[in-house]
Amino acid sequence: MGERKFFVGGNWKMNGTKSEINGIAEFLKKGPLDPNVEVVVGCPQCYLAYSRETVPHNIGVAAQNCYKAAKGAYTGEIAPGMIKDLGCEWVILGHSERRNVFGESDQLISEKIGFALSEGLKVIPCFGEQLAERESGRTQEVVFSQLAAMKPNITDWSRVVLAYEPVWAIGTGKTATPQQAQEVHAQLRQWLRDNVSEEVANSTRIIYGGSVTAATCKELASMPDIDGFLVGGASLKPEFVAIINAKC
Ligand SMILES: O=C[C@H](O)COP(=O)(O)O
Repeated sequence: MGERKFFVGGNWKMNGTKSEINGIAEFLKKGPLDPNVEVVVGCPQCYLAYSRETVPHNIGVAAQNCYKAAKGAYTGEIAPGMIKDLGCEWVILGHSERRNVFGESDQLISEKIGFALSEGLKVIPCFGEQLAERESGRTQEVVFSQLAAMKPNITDWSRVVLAYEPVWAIGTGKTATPQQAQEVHAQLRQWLRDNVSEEVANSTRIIYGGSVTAATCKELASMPDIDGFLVGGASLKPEFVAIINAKC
């Protein structure tokens, strides 16, 4: 259990200009950041190269999406190899906004995860239930089925960080309570134990996303199965440093 390094991702979504990225880089440089935490920022595609040059080198840079082919006639898409070519190592896939605004299916997301891994990227697959699913008691069924759809294409669990993001908590200011998040994280870890292996269950980071702030991060971080966060809005602000340092 002890070997899971705390992981904090910032997902800038469709936000940022060069000037704003300079500001984010400044507060990340100033820190100080807990050296025991792995930090990655997810940038708009057009700023991947600029972000890689600008944010400190001990911080990873992720794309927010990519396609499942190396090149070709896929207007508007980017390939994993292009992300690597810019010096970035990570990609966020299956974010709820990709699923719900852009209609990405479990199957497509699974194929993208498989291709990104095969091209050498590290992947942050996202998943989580909608409010109506939670209210009808279907949370576990939904997240297990989302994980099951990904599993056949996850060929290397050591390069995967799972992001559980209940859709009702994203951008709403309604953070899941530490108990609500812990309950699902423990179920997800048990699913890994039952369907992949004990080793993968013990070593895979499962991070929480959904309205994480400096005010809510410490209690969430104290939960045994919460191994970090995927932070949206607050990752654009200096309070992101406090979230990175949630375990201090
Ligand atoms: O990827 C991040 C999540 O969508 C959370 O966003 P949020 O922190 O703005 O709620």
